[in-house]
Amino acid sequence: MKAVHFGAGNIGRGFVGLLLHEGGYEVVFSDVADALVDAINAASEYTVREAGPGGVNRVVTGFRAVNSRLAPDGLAEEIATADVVTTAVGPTVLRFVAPAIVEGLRRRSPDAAPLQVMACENAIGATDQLRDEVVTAAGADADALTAGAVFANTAVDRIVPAQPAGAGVDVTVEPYFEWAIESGPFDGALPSIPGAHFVDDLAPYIERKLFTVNTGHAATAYFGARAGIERISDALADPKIAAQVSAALEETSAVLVEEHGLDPAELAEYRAKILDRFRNPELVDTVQRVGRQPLRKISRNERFIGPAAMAAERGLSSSALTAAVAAALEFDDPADEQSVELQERLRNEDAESFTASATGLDPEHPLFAAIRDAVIARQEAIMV
Ligand SMILES: NC(=O)C1=CN([C@@H]2O[C@H](COP(=O)(O)OP(=O)(O)OC[C@H]3O[C@@H](n4cnc5c(N)ncnc54)[C@H](O)[C@@H]3O)[C@@H](O)[C@H]2O)C=CC1
Ligand SMILES: O=P(O)(O)OC[C@H]1O[C@](O)(CO)[C@@H](O)[C@@H]1O
Repeated sequence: MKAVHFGAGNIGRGFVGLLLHEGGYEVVFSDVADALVDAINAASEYTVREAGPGGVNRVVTGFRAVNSRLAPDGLAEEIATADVVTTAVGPTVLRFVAPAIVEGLRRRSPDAAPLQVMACENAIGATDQLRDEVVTAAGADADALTAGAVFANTAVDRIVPAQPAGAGVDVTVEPYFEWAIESGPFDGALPSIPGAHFVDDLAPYIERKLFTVNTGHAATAYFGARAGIERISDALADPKIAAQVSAALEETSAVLVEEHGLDPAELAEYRAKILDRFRNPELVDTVQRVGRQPLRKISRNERFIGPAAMAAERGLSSSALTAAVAAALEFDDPADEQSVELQERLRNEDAESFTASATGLDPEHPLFAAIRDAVIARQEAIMV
């Protein structure tokens, strides 16, 4: 069995590649970073080190890498003969990997089993998004080519921070992981991924994960950055930040209870476990990494505006989530393109149009005024 995985970065090597290897797949990583591709090809094994309670070292073998920029033909051949294609490149990069999948499908034997495609990104419906990109890239051949593939949405959860210099292709991760995959598209022929669980309806899983783990993590990053703190674990050690993050997560839990009928007591346990994961002293993680790409994170269906809008529509509290968005508006990291763009736009756009375009909220939406007021406050602070 063979899997082609796009994005040999932190989650690619430290989670998706590891589980595919443990499931018995030969793993072909595809990446555009020349040095990373070369380093993977120079290694015969790499170690995933689980840092924290119960963590063990896991060794991955039976992999290689293809440079998708320099060797598109070789990549298409790999996809043509693969069983599984996964991605962990970031939601905004999916459109760049779609043409390679199309080319692989074109070369696939008509007798081959359908290619099983799963995008492992922090976004609701990431695989649907990838499928749309494949359809666009396939043009007139879309129906014929997508008939040779199945597309399943997934929710992936494991904290894999930036790796220390000199680590090579080894990866340090937290011990915890969760991978939920919608089962319907596979029609019974499930991929072999030990530890993954297959579910009929992914919506409660991805929303519970994105609106708890990712809301809480990003809120910690933005409140921490505002306080001048560098590490996530240090940010949560600040009682004021811990209270702000908890308040935001209580709001998202209230939405999840209403939306999906989840049990409030189980959600409280889930929240506590997640905050413990963020506190893991053995995992060095920074507010810069976790806060990266703030414009994506304050967009309409993402971890803040998504649940806050649902809360406001139901008459539930959204003030703690709005406070987190206010902190996100202050995220100013010269090394992060979206952070630079965010600060630039806050300087140059009026509050009303910035709020509408950045958050996708309609001015009539019950959340709109609160977010616009946070934007105004940030703009006034910038101008002082
Ligand atoms: N790091 C984490 O803890 C988690 C990350 N995720 C999601 O996984 C995705 C990747 O995140 P990370 O691994 O942290 O980022 P990363 O930056 O470590 O890895 C991304 C990799 O994708 C590669 N890449 C970029 N464009 C490409 C292309 N066109 N073709 C092939 N490869 C390409 C990059 O060179 C890089 O090696 C994101 O969507 C993130 O939200 C999800 C859960 C946890
Ligand atoms: O690109 P994003 O959305 O910041 O994704 C990375 C985030 O996902 C998480 O792994 C949670 O699953 C966090 O560690 C990390 O902050």
